[in-house]
Amino acid sequence: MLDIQNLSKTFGPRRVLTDVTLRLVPGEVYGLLGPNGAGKTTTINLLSGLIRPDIGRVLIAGEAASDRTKSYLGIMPQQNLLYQSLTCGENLAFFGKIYGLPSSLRSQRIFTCLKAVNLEDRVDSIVGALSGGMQRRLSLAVAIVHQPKLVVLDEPTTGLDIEARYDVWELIRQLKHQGVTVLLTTHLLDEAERLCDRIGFLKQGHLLAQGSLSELRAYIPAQEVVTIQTTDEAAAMAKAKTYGLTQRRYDGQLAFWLPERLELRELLAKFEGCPIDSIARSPVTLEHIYLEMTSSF
Ligand SMILES: Nc1ncnc2c1ncn2[C@@H]1O[C@H](COP(=O)(O)OP(=O)(O)OP(=O)(O)O)[C@@H](O)[C@H]1O
Repeated sequence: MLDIQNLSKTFGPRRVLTDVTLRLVPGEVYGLLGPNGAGKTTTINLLSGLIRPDIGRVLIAGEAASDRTKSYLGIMPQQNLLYQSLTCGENLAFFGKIYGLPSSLRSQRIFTCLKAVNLEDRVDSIVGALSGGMQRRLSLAVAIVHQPKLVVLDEPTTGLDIEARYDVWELIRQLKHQGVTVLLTTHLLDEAERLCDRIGFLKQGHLLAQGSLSELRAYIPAQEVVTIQTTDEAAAMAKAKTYGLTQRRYDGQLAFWLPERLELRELLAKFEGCPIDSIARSPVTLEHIYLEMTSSF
């Protein structure tokens, strides 16, 4: 559905994307993750035709990006692009028209899309008078009003409260169910973990790795991560070193990778003699994998 081939982009002397290739199949939800400035929005701007690549190309539904392919594509940008002095209904009617939505379907689609983002009672509200979260949801309604085959969501739930976030997640699941392909960027790793079939990690313009969560777990050769609080970290680190455990810090806390699952007593035995205040075990999560990919330990 979306075929991004060898994209490279520079802005002046700064290279922001290098040889990025990714392919999304119909009905797939793909999460593009990476730190601030990694090149996620630039990738989106390239595939929407807002900017042109120096090298590489983008195919949407097998066609080179053109005015025609624009109607296949719905985009929710990071900054809402809404007409503040128009109503919600007028915004949707305007964008629907631009994207070729037949006038016979327009009022039905406006109602369906506003309902999908829980704004059905706001059809006549002026956008400038809506809360930030409501404007974010309207922006999502705009992205889907013309029933695109490919929806690109740039940080769709940033600024939303938890219930609104659940609603957006549910909407993304429905889009997938309808066979719509979704490319999303997010800094919320639990959002990516819950929604995405595959995830790609972008860092300094390079796509470092991509795959399903279970495929990405292979980057951390551990069954569990154990986090330890102790008044003598040096002693815990020394013990862990004797067992060959890989050491990390997550949110400042000392942690080790366990290559195999251990009984609690076996685990405690490894740190015998260390003044342990607490010990917590967790499976390998997307957060661990993300940090491994994007940080330099
Ligand atoms: N029009 C532009 N002119 C010059 N530099 C740009 C332009 N657009 C983006 N950049 C630079 O390209 C790099 C990638 O930016 P981009 O917005 O794609 O990152 P991002 O991964 O989306 O970041 P964030 O998570 O903060 O949204 C940054 O260094 C940014 O300053």
